[in-house]
Formats: sequence, structure tokens, C-alpha cells
Amino acid sequence: MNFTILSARDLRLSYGPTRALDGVSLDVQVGDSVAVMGASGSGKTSLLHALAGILLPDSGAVRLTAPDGPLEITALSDRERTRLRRERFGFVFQQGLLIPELTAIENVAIALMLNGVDRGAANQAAAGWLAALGLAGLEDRRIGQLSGGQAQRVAIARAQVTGASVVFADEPTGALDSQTSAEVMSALLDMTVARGNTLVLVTHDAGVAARCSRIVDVRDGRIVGERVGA
Ligand SMILES: Nc1ncnc2c1ncn2[C@@H]1O[C@H](COP(=O)(O)OP(=O)(O)OP(=O)(O)O)[C@@H](O)[C@H]1O
Repeated sequence: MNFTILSARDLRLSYGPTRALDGVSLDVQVGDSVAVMGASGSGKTSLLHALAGILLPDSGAVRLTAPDGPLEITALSDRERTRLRRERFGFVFQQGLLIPELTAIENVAIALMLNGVDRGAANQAAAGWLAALGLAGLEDRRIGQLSGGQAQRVAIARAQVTGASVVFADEPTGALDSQTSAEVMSALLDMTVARGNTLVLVTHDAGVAARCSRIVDVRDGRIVGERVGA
């Protein structure tokens, strides 16, 4: 079923004199893979963070179509947005989201345990996702004992183990060579849009963006164009 899962209207956000977002509106359909591209400082991460409820814009609205009805993310309290992110969204960032002291399976299972799932069930689900991502046998390695591509696969497992309907990725392949980048991008698409979920990602890499169904070009805090991708 095709419907608008995320809708942003006239988002504005300034840091002092810098307009990070200068009137951005964007509708994301369920099953879309949207690549946000633009020069450094153009507002890509600000847009991703505003869509995901990580930051609140100065004005404008972000609405999510949740299973129990529409939800205005920009009207929620900090606590409500934290819960929403934990339950409905998944995140894959270049670095920083995985806990280096924990093993691969612990990093994935913890996302479920934070939502109240018991350890046994969480470990079982985590093992299934790691296996689906080609990481069977590496469950007990700490993140530092994995390659960059393997660590990003753990991040993908963590982002989807909760059944999140939207995954946000910020430069998910930024630290990877081109071959590994292509493999991680395949894994990211297979685990999200191929399962009926939605992906919004920020990338500098035209090859990564071309794998997405929509490419949105951002400049000076505005959307200046959109192209069709894969
Ligand atoms: N916390 C902050 N404090 C001050 N200025 C900020 C802050 N966050 C972002 N900015 C500024 O807002 C503008 C947009 O930043 P943003 O990080 O969204 O851009 P970006 O396109 O993601 O950049 P990059 O590709 O370099 O990550 C930039 O000019 C940036 O310097």
C-alpha cells in the first residue's frame, strides 16, 4: 500500500546567522529510498535530524503516519520524541551509534531490550538479523574486532531489529572503500525497502545515491531539485 509516511512542511532552522533549513517541504512515501545530496554545510544532516525528531526546527512541521494514526513529531516533548525514535525509527550513522565495549549481538539485542523485550528473545532476534546480514559466527566479536563493512552491517541489524518503519542513515558508507560501500548499500536496501520499509539517507557519494529511488538535492538549506534514482 502506497501512502505518505513522513511529511515535512516549511522547515526552518537557524544557527545564529546561518540558515541550516530555509523552508524545506518533503513528502516521503512508504517504500521510498530517498538520498539527500548537497555540498558540505548545505543542510543535509539538519534535514535528516529534523525528519527523525532528533532536533526540533524553529518552525514548520513533521508528520509521521504511524499505525495508530498521524503523529506530529514537531509537537512532541523531548521524552516523547526519544520514545518515538526508539520504537519507530532505526539509525545507521557513519560511526558512533554502536557501543565498542559490547559484542555484535549485544549491540543489536540492546535495541530490543530498550523497548522492553527480554534478553532471550532479543538475542534470538538479533542472531537472526546478524545471520541475514552475513555475520553468522561473528556474534561474539566486539565492534573493534570487525571490519568497517561488518560494523555497518551490525548497525543495519540494529536499525531494523525493532521493526522500525523508517531507517535514517547519515553517510552510511562514508568510511568504506567503493567495493565495501556497494555491498553495505545492497544490505541496507535489502533489509529496509525490500521488506516494505522506508529509507532516508544522506550521502556525498553519487554512486550510493543512484541506488535510491529518489535523489533530493539540497543547497543553502533548501531543496533545489529532485531526480529519479534506481
Ligand atoms: N550545532 C550547530 N551549531 C552551529 N551551526 C551549525 C550546527 N549544526 C549545523 N550548523 C550549520 O548549519 C549548516 C548546515 O549544517 P548541516 O550539518 O545540516 O550540513 P550538511 O549538509 O549535513 O554538511 P556536511 O556534509 O558537512 O555534514 C552549516 O552551515 C553548519 O555549519
